Parts: sequence; C-alpha cells; structure tokens
Amino acid sequence: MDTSICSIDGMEGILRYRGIEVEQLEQMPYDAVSYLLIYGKIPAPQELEAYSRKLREERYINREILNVLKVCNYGTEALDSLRTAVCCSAHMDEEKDDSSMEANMNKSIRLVAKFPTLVAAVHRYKTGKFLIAPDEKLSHGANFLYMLRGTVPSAIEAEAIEKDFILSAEHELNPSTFSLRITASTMADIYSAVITGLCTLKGPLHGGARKGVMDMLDEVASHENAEQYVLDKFSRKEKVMGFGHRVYKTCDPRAKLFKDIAKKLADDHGDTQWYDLAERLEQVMYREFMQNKGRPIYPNVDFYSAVVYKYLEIPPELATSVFAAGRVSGWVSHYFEQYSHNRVIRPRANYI
Ligand SMILES: CC(=O)SCCNC(=O)CCNC(=O)[C@H](O)C(C)(C)COP(=O)(O)OP(=O)(O)OC[C@H]1O[C@@H](n2cnc3c(N)ncnc32)[C@H](O)[C@@H]1OP(=O)(O)O
Ligand SMILES: O=C([O-])CC(=O)C(=O)O
Repeated sequence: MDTSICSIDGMEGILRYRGIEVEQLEQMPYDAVSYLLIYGKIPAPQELEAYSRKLREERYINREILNVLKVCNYGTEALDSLRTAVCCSAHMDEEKDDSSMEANMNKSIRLVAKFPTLVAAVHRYKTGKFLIAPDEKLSHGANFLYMLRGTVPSAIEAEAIEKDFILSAEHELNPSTFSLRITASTMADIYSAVITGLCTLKGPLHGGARKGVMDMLDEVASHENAEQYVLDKFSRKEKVMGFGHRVYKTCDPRAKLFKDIAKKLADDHGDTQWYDLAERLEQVMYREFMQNKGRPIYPNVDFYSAVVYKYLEIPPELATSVFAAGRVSGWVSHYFEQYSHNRVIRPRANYI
C-alpha cells in the first residue's frame, strides 16, 4: 500500500511524518504536527493560528454525551468508556449524514479536539471527581493535563505531554491504523473508521502494552528487583511489555526521545525511581536476549512513554486512551488518504 503520511526505516531507526524526522517534529506544537498530518504540509503562521483556534473551540463536549459517559463508566475499562463516548459523539454530530470533504474535515477536527476532553472526563467520572472545563488559553497537551488533574501543569510537564501526543500520533500501517483503513476502504464514515482503530489499539500487543508497562513498573517497584523479574519472565517464556517491534530491528527512535523526556521529568521531580527501574529493565532485557537468542531486543514506543506517564500521574488504566488521544490525528489522516484513492482492501487467504 502506498502512503505519503509516514515512513519508517526499521534498520536505521528513522521515523518521518510527511518526510520530516520525529526529532524535528517533537520541537513543534502538537497542533502544527496534527495539521501537517492532516493537510500534508507545515502550516503557515496564520494557518496554524486558525487551526489551533478551531481545535480550542471544539474541545467542549455536549451534555448528553457526558450523561451517557457517566452512566456507562462504572465497572468498565477506560478505553471501553472512551469508545462509547466516541460512538455517542458520532450520533450527536450535526454533520453525521454529510460525507462531503468539508464535513469530514470538520468531523476530523472535532475528533482531534474532543478526544483529550473525553479521556479526562472518563477519568474524572471514574474517580468520583467533578469535571473540569477546557481552558482555551492552554495548549492541546497542557489543557489535557489540566482537565485530568485539576491543576495547570508545570512548563516541563506541559512540554512532556505535548511531545507524548506528537510521538504517539502516527506510525504508518500499525495494526490500529491498518484496521481503520479497511473500514475506510468500504466507504464507511469517519467515526466508524476511528472506532475501528480505537478497538484495535486496545490489545496488549499494541497500544495496550503501555498499560502493561505501567503495571510492570508498579509490580517491580525498584531497580533492584528488575533482574529477577526479567529472569522469571524468561523462564516462563512470557513477553516483557514495551519491548520488541515488528518493523524496527534497532531501537525505536521514539523510545530514545521518550527516554530523554522521562529523564527530564525524573530530574525535575527529584525522584528517579521509575527512570532507574526502567533503565535497569532495558539493560537486563538486552543482556538476556543476547545470551539466550543471540540478538538484541530494544524498547518500543510504549516503554519509556509509560515512565513519562508515571511522572505525569496518568494512571495505568488510562494509558491506552491517552495514547489514542495522540494517535487520532494519524488515524484521520489515513482515513482521508484511503477515502480519496480508494479501492476496497480485501486480501486473499491461503487455503490449507
Ligand atoms: C504501539 C505498539 O504497538 S508497539 C508494540 C507494543 N507491544 C508490546 O510491547 C508487547 C511485547 N512485544 C511483542 O509482543 C512483540 O515484540 C511485538 C508484537 C511488538 C512484535 O512481534 P513480532 O515481531 O511478531 O515478534 P514475535 O512476537 O514473533 O517474537 C519474536 C521472538 O522474540 C521474542 N519476543 C518478542 N518480543 C518480546 C518481548 N517483549 N519479551 C520477550 N520476548 C519477546 C518472542 O518470544 C519470539 O521469540 P522466539 O523466536 O524464541 O519464539
Ligand atoms: O507500528 C506498529 O506496529 C506499532 C507501533 O509502533 C505504533 O503503532 O506506534
């Protein structure tokens, strides 16, 4: 399948969105990267201002959707609640029956803008707290942390979540995006496609691994226990979450960038517990893989992002939903690419 959205060099560990390396992209605001993914070019200052304004205006959620979310939230996983809320957003969208390019573009902006608000609402309801309205003065990332935690984040925290959204935004034909493209290829609507992506992201071998890493950090608790944890996993032939990748044969470039963000947060918080533990797990995994399989294994995007979430006080059960809030820009971009050069995706099976 051809794409002009993203390219990965799995041997060299290079990731580009629209031809630009992620190391450069993470220096930009999320709004600019989201625009780049959707419209295919870096926005001019006026274009960025207009796009940012629309995103800020669209952060609010209809009261009916919040009521449904409140009711369905008890005893369900966060991602399932988010999925229900996105389904309700589809019903409530005033342009739901309009599949013109303009209406689809409006819907995609709504999806990008509202995902963080919905994720924050899921968490606030689950923890019995009152909802916090979006603050239009704050950036996409900072506003999310504000709605989630109830206080305006520090500059370092705001930068960390903004980078998280950017580094999580896009990754070519990963499982969730591929499943979204299949739905798009049947000419289904954009909400149906995004919900397909969201459902596929959930699995522990894909976006669900971020929660898996957070659970592992809690279980291992200290870098002194890391070695035994990995040895036990090896002896039971179980996978360690946040390691390995189908495409990268070297370190995932996003893992390196997330590691730097985690270090900055650890130093800022004056607490290196989670960073030290993660680094020890990385070392032991590398050594054990070399010894047992004669080849290395590296952390993937979910590993150090989970460490970043520990420092940002994002709870494990919310990790995959926060990932989705970043990924939604990539998803809608793939929807447009599929929709505009469409042929139904229908592989053949090899009958055995
Ligand atoms: C956003 C994302 O989706 S990034 C990926 C997130 N997923 C995870 O972190 C889950 C853990 N990792 C994995 O399950 C895998 O590495 C995947 C799914 C990411 C990639 O899978 P594949 O490239 O198909 O590798 P596959 O699962 O076939 O494993 C190949 C070998 O490496 C081993 N291996 C791969 N990943 C791991 C791991 N995390 N821990 C331990 N062993 C591993 C497998 O046991 C297998 O060993 P074998 O050859 O001795 O049987
Ligand atoms: O590309 C993949 O298979 C998984 C991945 O790293 C992502 O979705 O970010």
